[in-house]
Parts: sequence; C-alpha cells; structure tokens
Amino acid sequence: MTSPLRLVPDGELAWPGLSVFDPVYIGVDEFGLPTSVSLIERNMLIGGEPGAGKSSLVNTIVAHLVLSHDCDLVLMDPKQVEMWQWQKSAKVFVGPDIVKAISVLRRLQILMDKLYEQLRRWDRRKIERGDAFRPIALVIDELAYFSATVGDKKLRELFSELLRDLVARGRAVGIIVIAATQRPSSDIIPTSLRDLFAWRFAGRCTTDASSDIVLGRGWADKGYTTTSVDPNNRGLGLLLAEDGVPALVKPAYLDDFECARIAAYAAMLRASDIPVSVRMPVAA
Ligand SMILES: Nc1ncnc2c1ncn2[C@@H]1O[C@H](COP(=O)(O)OP(=O)(O)OP(=O)(O)O)[C@@H](O)[C@H]1O
Repeated sequence: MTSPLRLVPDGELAWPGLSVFDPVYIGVDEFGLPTSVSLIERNMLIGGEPGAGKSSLVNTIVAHLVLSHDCDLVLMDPKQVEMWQWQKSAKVFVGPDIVKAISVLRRLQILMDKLYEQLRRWDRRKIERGDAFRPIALVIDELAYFSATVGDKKLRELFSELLRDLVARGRAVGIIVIAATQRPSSDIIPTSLRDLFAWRFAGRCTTDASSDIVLGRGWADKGYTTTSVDPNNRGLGLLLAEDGVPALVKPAYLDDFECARIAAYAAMLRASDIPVSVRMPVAA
C-alpha cells in the first residue's frame, strides 16, 4: 500500500518504532535540553488558565501514544475539537456526554479488575512490555466539564468517583490517565485526587494558589509558581516529573496540520495489519 503522506521513503506503511513504554517527548527545558516523561505506571495532571497551552500539550502526548503500536486510546473531549483528529485511532471517543463518559469509566473499571485477576493468575504485580494486553491511555481534555459542570450532582460525583478509582488503581495494569483542566481549583482537583497524579504540568495560572493546586501545596512559597509565566509565551509551564522539582518547560507544539498528518498516518497503521516488526528506518 502506498502512503499518501510520504512519511516513509519507500512509500510503504511502517510503524515508527514508538512504544507507550518509552519516554514521551514533552519539549525543552530552560537550558534547551530535551525533556521527556515516562507515562507507563504514571498519571499526568495538566492545569492552567484558558489559553495556557494545555490542549496543545495533550496533543503532543497523544501524538506519541497514537503512533505507539502497543497502546489503546480512550479520549474524552467535551469541546470535541481538541482531540477530534485522533478519534479514528481511538477505541472510544466521548464528547459532551456525561452519561457516556460514566459508562466508559465503568467499562474501564471492570476491565481493570479483570486485568488484576489475570496478573494474579500469572503471579505478577504489574504489566510489562510485550504482554498480551495493551496499556490504555485515558485522556480527558477538560476534566471540570464532567466533574463540576454538566449533569446533576449525583452524575458528577459518580464520574469523579470512578475516575479516582482508575487513577488510584489503574497504573499497574497499564491504565494511564492524562487529565487537563482550565479550572485548577480545589473543588475540581481536591488534594486527594491531585496527589494520585505522579506527574503534573502547570501552565500559566492567575494565582499562586491555582499553581499550587496543580503542582502541590508549598511549591509557590519555594518560588515555583506559574503566575510569573509571560502570557505571550504560550505553552510555557512548570513540569513536576522524574526530578521531583518543578522544571520550566516549553512543550513542543504540533499545529492542526501536523496533528492531522500524524492522525491520518496513525489511523492507517491501526486499520492495517502491518506487523510491528516493520518500522520506519531510523535517520542516520
Ligand atoms: N507549546 C506551545 N508553543 C507555541 N504555541 C503554543 C504552545 N501551546 C499553545 N500554543 C498556542 O496557544 C494557543 C492556545 O493553546 P491551547 O488551546 O493548547 O490552550 P488551552 O490551555 O488548552 O486553552 P483552553 O483552556 O481554552 O482550552 C494555541 O492555539 C497555540 O497557538
């Protein structure tokens, strides 16, 4: 089959050799050094004021995951335009529908329990590279829509309860939750939920308190706050990951055209039976 996207020199489809078990490229730090995070067995919280660059970071991460041969995607996007391009490659795409969102979380919870059962049978404590079951990335772009805006209180609480369970217990079986919100407030991200997210990225926030709600209490007092991020420097924020100390990071940015190209290629790969052993040649 010939690739209309010409991503592969010989015109053939090939997996790019990415894996969900590999670190995901985020961007560059203040010294210009590349910054990546390992998402397997981790969850990531992304917060910041509207326009801070959260969805762009989400797309940079999803671009890696969608090109990973060993990862399934569940996308929740109430605005429907932030991650729409990836929907052909997703197992499930949820728009502004809290009932569907809850039913998807329930299915993931059942799957999680089954996977734990399987691990017990294998005398194993966690999923490993090459296992028969594939990690699943649950990506939610605008958490607050489901947990604090739409539907009645009962539905919102049910959504939050199910999500909390997946964030708390999903890691070992390969369920990775990446959640973004433009409302970093304690009702949307209570400390007990925030602390379950090992990795946190705070884009520009309007108050130290909001920045702390994403990164963790006390960081603003130590000088790590995103209130000082220049509003014109879109995307820039503090990443709290492997180093344990927030680092200033400018995420890589994929524009709509680049996302569309990657999404189309990933959708073709996923729809085909191209074996993973067929990979793109690595540039010399
Ligand atoms: N890393 C980046 N590098 C360069 N430009 C960026 C970056 N991130 C975001 N931008 C610019 O900022 C704009 C807004 O970004 P984005 O939509 O990701 O913000 P957001 O925080 O998700 O906003 P909202 O909360 O309203 O959904 C983008 O359309 C893009 O032009």
